[in-house]
Amino acid sequence: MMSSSPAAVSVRDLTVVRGGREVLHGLTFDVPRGSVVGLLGPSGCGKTTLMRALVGVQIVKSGTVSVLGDTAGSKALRKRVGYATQSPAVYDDLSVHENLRYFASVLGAPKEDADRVIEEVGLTRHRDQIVATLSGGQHNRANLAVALLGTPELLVLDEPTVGLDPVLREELWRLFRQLAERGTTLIVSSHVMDEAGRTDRLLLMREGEILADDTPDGLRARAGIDDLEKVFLQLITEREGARA
Ligand SMILES: Nc1ncnc2c1ncn2[C@@H]1O[C@H](COP(=O)(O)OP(=O)(O)OP(=O)(O)O)[C@@H](O)[C@H]1O
Repeated sequence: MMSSSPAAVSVRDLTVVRGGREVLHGLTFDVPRGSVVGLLGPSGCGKTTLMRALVGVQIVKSGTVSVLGDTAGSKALRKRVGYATQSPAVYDDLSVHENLRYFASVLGAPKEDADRVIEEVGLTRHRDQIVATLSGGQHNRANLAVALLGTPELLVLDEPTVGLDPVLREELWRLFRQLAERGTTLIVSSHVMDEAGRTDRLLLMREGEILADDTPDGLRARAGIDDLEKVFLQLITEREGARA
């Protein structure tokens, strides 16, 4: 296989066991470069576990995870992949700017990056505010800003819009789109279906399996339904029918 794979992410037969239980059951999929891919599914279906495998912090039982042409988690990928977890990385007792200056130096990103990412997430007005005094949504965005430092080629974002009002969600999705237009690949998890239509591709997950991997329009066409939430429910019913 060529090392410059056209896919940003290539996962083959990925199986993960956590706490003695298999939680990902042999997943196989590709993520095209420069696309925004939504990872959707109910709580506990394995979204976070899959993201952890993509950034190389999850022990995998079997299968391969290749990211930007390298094995997930390899040292060469450290600066090329940004990851924002659900629990904030930023320090409460530092200002937004101090946090980003600190993380920029840890990650070896240019100093000027701090102000760039603060602007990208719309926190310029709160630049010098102590993180502990930010609102939930602002806190969230400060955390997201850390993942944008160093301009990574792949961004893995675990529920970045949780707790945000519709206006802020709209702004963040616009930012994701801008980043993708510059060639960044984004994998964004969510459990709200109204965000699904904003992606280029969707990975619909349920109980450690991928129910569908398609464009939003492809999914709609296949099901003959416009509402993606209903498409998802239909896929679940079909899957259960096939099992029975
Ligand atoms: N440290 C752990 N030890 C044992 N089991 C775990 C551990 N972390 C997660 N699990 C289990 O793995 C499964 C997948 O969890 P995961 O966090 O990946 O789901 P998720 O889709 O991200 O959920 P949510 O949307 O609620 O964050 C769940 O059944 C969960 O209980």
